Amino acid sequence: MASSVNETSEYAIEVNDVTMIFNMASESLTNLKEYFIKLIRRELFFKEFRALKNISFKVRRGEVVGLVGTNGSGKSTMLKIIAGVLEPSEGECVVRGNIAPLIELGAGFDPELTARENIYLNGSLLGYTKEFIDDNLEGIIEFAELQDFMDMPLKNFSSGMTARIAFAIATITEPDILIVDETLSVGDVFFQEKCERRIQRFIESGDVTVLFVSHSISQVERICQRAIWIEKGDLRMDGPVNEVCEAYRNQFN
Ligand SMILES: Nc1ncnc2c1ncn2[C@@H]1O[C@H](COP(=O)(O)OP(=O)(O)OP(=O)(O)O)[C@@H](O)[C@H]1O
Repeated sequence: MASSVNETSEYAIEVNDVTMIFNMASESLTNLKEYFIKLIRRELFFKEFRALKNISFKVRRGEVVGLVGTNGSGKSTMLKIIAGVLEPSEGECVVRGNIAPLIELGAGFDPELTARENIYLNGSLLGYTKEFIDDNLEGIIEFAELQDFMDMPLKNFSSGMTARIAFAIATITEPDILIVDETLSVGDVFFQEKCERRIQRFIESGDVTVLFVSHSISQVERICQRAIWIEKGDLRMDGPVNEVCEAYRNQFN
């Protein structure tokens, strides 16, 4: 169960014994028709896949934590559970404060609407009022540096342009908890540096808790104080960023 509560506690996030089980079809089906026929004939079997296994950790308010792990190890699944996008199969996740989740590029956007309309749509999903977005629209557009593209449908945007809009909206105010997945990696190096500077500003304020996933270990070391290493669904290591990143690197040597 994922829950969001406002009571004061030194912890912004508590992950308690979380397990995530996905049901995967045991054979590959080529189309939806085949799927339904097998489903009706009761010939469809699923096997359980444990993407996360009994994970527990706590994150203090203002702490900056990096999640590392090889492809498919469960990092995004963990972030989605914390953001309340996925419900864990077992265990619970307690989150204190409002979350700005940057996890799935394009989630919360409608490709048929223009960029400007999407700013209002996505902003309302983040809990902003129309008046607030009116007042901050210029700031969002300016940060994204997409002044000339505001009336173009989002379906014509590149992934990097969409990432620019998504980051600009989510960080126009200081969130309590900022969750950043690999979404930023599609931005060009200049925009990535600009985002990193904004994240650094939040970190320096001391009030924002940041969870950060990146395959760039040097970026994790630069931004985070602590790192959590998840490997094939298991929590392998949790500690000071340099120690965890060194152990993570050493597994390949
Ligand atoms: N909706 C789903 N249904 C079935 N399996 C899923 C689903 N979502 C994720 N998985 C599986 O769970 C495992 C963990 O995926 P996840 O995306 O969390 O990994 P990750 O560590 O973020 O990987 P990467 O570094 O490649 O982004 C993978 O094996 C993936 O195939």
